[in-house]
Amino acid sequence: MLEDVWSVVPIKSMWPLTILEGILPLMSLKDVYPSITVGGLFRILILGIILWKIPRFVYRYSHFYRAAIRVQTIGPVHPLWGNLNLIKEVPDYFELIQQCVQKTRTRTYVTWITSLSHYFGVCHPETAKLLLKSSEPKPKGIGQGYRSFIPWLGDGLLLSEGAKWERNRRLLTPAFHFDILKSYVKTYNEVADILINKLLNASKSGKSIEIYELVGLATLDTMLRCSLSYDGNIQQKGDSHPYVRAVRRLTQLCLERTLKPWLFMDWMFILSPQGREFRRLINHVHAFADDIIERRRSNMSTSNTNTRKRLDFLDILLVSRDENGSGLSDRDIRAEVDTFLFEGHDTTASAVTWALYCCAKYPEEQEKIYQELTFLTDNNDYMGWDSIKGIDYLNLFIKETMRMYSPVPMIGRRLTKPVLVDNVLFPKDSVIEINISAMHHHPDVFPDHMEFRTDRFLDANVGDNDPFSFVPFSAGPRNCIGQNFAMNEQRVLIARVIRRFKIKLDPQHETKIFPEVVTRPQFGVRVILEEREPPSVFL
Ligand code: HEM
Repeated sequence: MLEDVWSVVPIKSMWPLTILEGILPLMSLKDVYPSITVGGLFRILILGIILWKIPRFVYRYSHFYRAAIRVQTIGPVHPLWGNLNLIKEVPDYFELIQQCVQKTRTRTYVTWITSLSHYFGVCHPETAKLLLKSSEPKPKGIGQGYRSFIPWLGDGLLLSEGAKWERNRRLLTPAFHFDILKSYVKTYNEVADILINKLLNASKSGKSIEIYELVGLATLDTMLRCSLSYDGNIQQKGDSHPYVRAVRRLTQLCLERTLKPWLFMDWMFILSPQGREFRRLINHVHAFADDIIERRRSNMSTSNTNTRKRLDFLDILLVSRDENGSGLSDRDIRAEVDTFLFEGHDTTASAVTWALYCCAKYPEEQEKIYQELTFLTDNNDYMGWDSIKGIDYLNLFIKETMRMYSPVPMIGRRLTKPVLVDNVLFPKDSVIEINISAMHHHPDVFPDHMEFRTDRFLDANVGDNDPFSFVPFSAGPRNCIGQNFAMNEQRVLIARVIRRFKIKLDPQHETKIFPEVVTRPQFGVRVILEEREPPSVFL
């Protein structure tokens, strides 16, 4: 099983194990040449590696260095630690970048990770679009952000590249066709029914409640129902459901690993307690998906009748064929399902949580949305397709929330060729952060960026804005394939909650938002929910 899980990790990264495998057979040489000790051989080997690696490193470093010194640093650079001594936790990093962008209005930046390594960053539509328009791959090398997800998400859309990505993106696009998305609206409402019941119970005491946890279960429930038609009472069971626990813990472990340099090497990670837990959870989530895929395939081959009324993502993945008539393998399908579950639940949960928080923080906005909802055609709480199309103000509100609190604050690319960015040639193999959050707060792009103003997104005001200035779902060929799905789900969940509750801030328990614009809502977003009287139009 170990081999199965890690087989997608590039073999180059396993070089310490490869060296060890090379040394072991040599040990028998001792019988032939008694004067060669194992220690001696090992020293020769290490020396060889150093002599081979150093010139290559110096050559590459000089290229990167020449570019890096021409770019704005995010803060004072320590001769040894670079900018690392300024960063204790992830929010510090985002805060430093925000401060730097606000102060210097820079469109690019560099972060020194010790004095020997660094990442470039782009934080303005003009510089970001150079990368967003390209199909440059995601950085998956040692210590780079996307690497920890490889054993879980395999070659799914998020991580794959080149011909494989192109083919699979083509095959998956029909799964997000308008007609398919329309059929999910009922599911969003069923999920909202359960969420609202839980919120009713949680709010009975009148005390504030932490909403991310409950919203996160709801969005995971949506993804499981829409991807696999799986309804395992997961909102009721929460973390006591092994699959829910596994997905949430895996997300956490992957993100944590990116901050722990001693776990960057795969073999170190595999041997660590976190790595062992990770492997166990991966085996669990893969077995869960494999089982459902296998049963669905065998059902399809034995009967033509589909008792379910609507297709889920799995149905579509199983029947999709490319121009040569070949479909996706079970392993490919599992990778895509896992990718949807990961990409589709945490992101939407962040977006919905922040939207509910903004309702509490800006009561006049909440009132406008509520008034709009009272004019909807549905005569009960249900949000049908026609209602979704008629909520113009809520749409503006969701956009402004995603600008203020970008659910995915940053994405990355690796350059396969040098690229000229603001007169600096970023060399091949550079790792570039595309800082969505900093772009959404750039003073030259969104003036008065900390003011919550829905009118920014009115057609009349969007006018000549660069289409790459507001990119919560990224943009270009690698944009989010699930954005319409996510927008519809957000509309239903937010509208249903606002129709039922008045949302208020808790004066006793201020939500700690530090730095305000980038903190993930996992750190605790609390609001007070008061049940509303049903308006006369609903009666
Ligand atoms: C508010 C919710 C969401 C936000 C803010 C969001 C944001 C993003 C962003 C920024 C990317 C680009 C990632 C990168 O370049 O590394 C992305 C990619 C992706 N998203 Fe989403 N996403 C959301 C919901 C969803 C949902 C619901 C699904 C699935 C149903 C989904 C599936 C994907 C996939 C498969 C990719 C990779 C696309 C590719 O590279 O071809 N996302 N998303």
